[in-house]
Amino acid sequence: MEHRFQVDLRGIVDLLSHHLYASPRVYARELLQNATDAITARREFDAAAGPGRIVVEPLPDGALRVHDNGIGLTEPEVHLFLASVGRTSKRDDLGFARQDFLGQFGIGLLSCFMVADAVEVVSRSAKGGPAVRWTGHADGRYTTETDDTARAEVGTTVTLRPRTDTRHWLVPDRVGELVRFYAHLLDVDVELVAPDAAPVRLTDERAPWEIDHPSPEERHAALIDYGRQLLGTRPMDVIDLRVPEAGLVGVGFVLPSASAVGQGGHRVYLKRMLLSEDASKVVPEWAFFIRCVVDTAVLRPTASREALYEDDLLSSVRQSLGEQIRGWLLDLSVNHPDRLSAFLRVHHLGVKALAVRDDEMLRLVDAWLPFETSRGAMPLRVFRRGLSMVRYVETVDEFRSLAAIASAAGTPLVNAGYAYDSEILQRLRRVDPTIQVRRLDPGELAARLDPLPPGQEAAAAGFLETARTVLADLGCKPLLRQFDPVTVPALYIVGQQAANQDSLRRSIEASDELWSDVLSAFDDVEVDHRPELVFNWRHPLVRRIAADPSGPAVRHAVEALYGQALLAGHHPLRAVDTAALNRSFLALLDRAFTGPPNRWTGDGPTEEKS
Ligand SMILES: Nc1ncnc2c1ncn2[C@@H]1O[C@H](COP(=O)(O)OP(=O)(O)OP(=O)(O)O)[C@@H](O)[C@H]1O
Repeated sequence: MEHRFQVDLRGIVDLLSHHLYASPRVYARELLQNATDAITARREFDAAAGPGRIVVEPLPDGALRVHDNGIGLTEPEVHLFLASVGRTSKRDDLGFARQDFLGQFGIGLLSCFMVADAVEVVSRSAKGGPAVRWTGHADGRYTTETDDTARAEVGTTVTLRPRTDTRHWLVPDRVGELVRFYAHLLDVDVELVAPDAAPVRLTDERAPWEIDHPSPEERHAALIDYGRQLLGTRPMDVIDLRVPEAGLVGVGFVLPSASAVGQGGHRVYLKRMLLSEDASKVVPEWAFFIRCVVDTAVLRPTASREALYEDDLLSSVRQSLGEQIRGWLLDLSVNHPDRLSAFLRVHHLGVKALAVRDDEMLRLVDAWLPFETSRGAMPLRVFRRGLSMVRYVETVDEFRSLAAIASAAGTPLVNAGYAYDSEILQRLRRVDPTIQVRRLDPGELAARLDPLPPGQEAAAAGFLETARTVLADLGCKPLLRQFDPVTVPALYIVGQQAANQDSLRRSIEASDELWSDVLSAFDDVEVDHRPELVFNWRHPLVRRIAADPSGPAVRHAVEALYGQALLAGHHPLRAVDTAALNRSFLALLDRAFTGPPNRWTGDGPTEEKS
């Protein structure tokens, strides 16, 4: 047997009026929308009808009336459309939403029950018949009566009587504010007629982007000013936006300060009625630095009318707006590189965050964003000219200690020590498949430094031997090379394998017996991966020390150079390192001041001469 669903009307009214919309304020939007649609319908029905007009009239007793001179409703239409939830006069015969109307779902009027227990509609139809009065209640009851004296002219008046807890929504100031908020762009006259106050027109003549100005410069200045009012701060630039297939026009403001990468914050009007001040997904994710203000005739609203419905059309609009914003960036890069630099200075972090995922942003970063390199600050595209391999280091400290040396050794370096840098470098092949990108292994750098000039190795052998003994206690081994800059006497290098071995050994020390046995199996004890202290033969001090390898101060000199190299490379100091540094520092000072002890302080410390 077939049955029909039973609908609890009170439940449905409650659900739609209290849970669909984010705030009771939308009642104003729904009333204005209905009045505007009625005016559109009247123009279609009777081309000779005069201009449309809506009057919003807060009454002294706290009620609110909204009058329009639209098409009105006949008595049968009142039953059909006002009394059936979900029934609308704004769809075509096939049930599709009609382009020329704002409404489409047949539920908007229910929003009035958020601020009123009863809604009264008095209407006279342009199609003829007597005036009719309909009164609906929040519990789902309604009454209808014809009353030809209720209204003389064609059109409709809706009256809301507030509950005690909702009176504040209907006071004149609030009403004026809400009407302007939602409807200031409507191309119908909307007037506020409040008790004891002169009527006020609430709609603007034109949208800011539609206003004619004597020159493009003045238009630009006016739009920037509009952006300042909206954003509360002066936008960096303004871009005209237009997508004819979606009947979309408007502007995009370039934010003047860095913002979190996000997709919201756009102001969207739908057929000139504000849909949302915080619409999302209007532009592609990478265009996070843009805030749009657009009016569209074709995009679909969700039923709450507070967001855009995600469909193919929205996605093609997004793409098209993305093209226009990209065009703006491209124009900056070609014609105004200084403005592009200013833009990147502000938004570099967000641009970099997206370059990790978006090839377009990656291209922009590659071409324009300056990176710190051993050749100076420059975009990667410039840096890699003539190189087949881009080498980078992953920390700022590593860059500071290695850049000059690597560069002198013919290995230019990029500092990828800041947020997103190494990810960007690893993705670089997406924009240039011919390039190799590799993280510099400092161990590999040591291999690229020049050996000593022929014949000098023997002269340095004694020194190397002493250094080997001293450094063995510190878990390090010496190497003698000649490299630039000559001002660096020694370089402490932890190769990738040394770093791996070091962290493995630390884990073994920290783990329990079972694990330490398992981990030990990985420890390649046979191969000596210890960090290296590379002495620079070009440095005069190194050569002077090496000239007398058996001299008493050589051990201290080696420890001191070791400590200095650790400090210069910002390497962490272990307790043994600090001890070596202190020991050598004091011993060398002691040697420098060789006079007799001060007679007032006794004998002083005994000089240790080793
Ligand atoms: N001021 C008015 N003048 C003439 N008809 C009206 C007026 N207000 C409402 N109506 C009629 O009542 C119907 C229902 O209105 P309601 O606001 O609930 O839904 P809608 O406007 O059709 O769609 P939506 O839910 O998208 O707003 C409308 O389709 C229209 O036929």
